[in-house]
Amino acid sequence: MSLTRIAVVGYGNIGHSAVEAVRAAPDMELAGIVRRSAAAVPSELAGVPIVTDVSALGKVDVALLCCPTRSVPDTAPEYLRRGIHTVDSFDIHGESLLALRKNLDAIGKQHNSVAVVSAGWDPGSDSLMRTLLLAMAPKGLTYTDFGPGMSMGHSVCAKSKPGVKDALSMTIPAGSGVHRRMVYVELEAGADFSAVEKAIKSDDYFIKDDTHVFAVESIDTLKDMGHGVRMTRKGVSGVTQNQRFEFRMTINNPALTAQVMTSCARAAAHHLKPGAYTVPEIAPMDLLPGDRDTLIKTLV
Ligand SMILES: NC(=O)C1=CN([C@@H]2O[C@H](COP(=O)(O)OP(=O)(O)OC[C@H]3O[C@@H](n4cnc5c(N)ncnc54)[C@H](OP(=O)(O)O)[C@@H]3O)[C@@H](O)[C@H]2O)C=CC1
Ligand SMILES: N[C@@H](CCCC(=O)C(=O)O)C(=O)O
Repeated sequence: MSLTRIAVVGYGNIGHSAVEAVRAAPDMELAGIVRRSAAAVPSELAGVPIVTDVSALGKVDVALLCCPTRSVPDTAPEYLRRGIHTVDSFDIHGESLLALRKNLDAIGKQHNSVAVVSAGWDPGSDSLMRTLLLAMAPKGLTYTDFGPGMSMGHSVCAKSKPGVKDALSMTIPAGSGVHRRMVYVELEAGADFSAVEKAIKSDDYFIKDDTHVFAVESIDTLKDMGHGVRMTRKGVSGVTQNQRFEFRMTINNPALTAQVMTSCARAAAHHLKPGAYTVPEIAPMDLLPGDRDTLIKTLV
């Protein structure tokens, strides 16, 4: 089978890790990087095509959209309309995610392409865990407790506010799915801290949580992209109560996000019919390379 050709769109934290994950995949090759500007070539990308329009990369099977979550709804259709499958890690849960899936589903079906939506770790692989736990104990409560760790989505959101040069949003678990947000901002010269604080606290990413914003000299001296989750469920299997489940992980956030996206690219390229899917809608073995019989023999 020929190698699946992947374009990485946006070269930030997730984009860096996506290049690494694609290079490590036995069945994929990196077609190139699509950036807002192709002027600067980072040394680790020497020899890799860097373009501002995907058409300059020749045949591309799947685009990994490593841009800010809020750019995904406008970026994905450009690719799907050209027949290029997309994988994103859009992380605004609930109605926004549902609306994105619905819109990309219609565009994908019209243009014979597949969109895998919200395919990071949360939403993404954690969503699959929550789905499995529900199947294992249909009645009960699941709590997803993040961190402590750096949320890329919240950091990108804080960084997008006028007057902010760089930002770090730490997620602190308060238990039972409740989180506190500790947000550190490096301000542009002359920026008004209280306007920045207000803009962050009133954003949908933060509005429901206990959020604290601090001005600091340097984000770089604080930054650690480690994160993690502890997911628990206590519920009922059949009529038997007090079934307890726990899933824990401690991870590098961009590396895991990019790996899940890369694995989902495989499902998009080889297994899914045109339309849009979230991770729990995909058969887990469609995420893996290799012969199906061997996978069944070793994993089932
Ligand atoms: N579902 C999940 O589990 C997770 C989801 N995410 C999502 O991934 C997204 C990206 O995170 P991360 O890589 O840390 O972000 P970065 O800011 O490091 O990188 C984003 C890149 O996108 C490109 N870009 C395109 N449009 C814009 C724009 N308007 N403003 C800024 N950059 C733009 C830039 O690349 P260039 O200059 O090359 O064009 C930029 O470097 C987050 O918004 C987050 O929501 C992250 C982690 C987990
Ligand atoms: N979407 C998150 C990953 C899940 C953790 C999370 O949602 C949080 O820390 O708030 C991120 O962007 O880092």
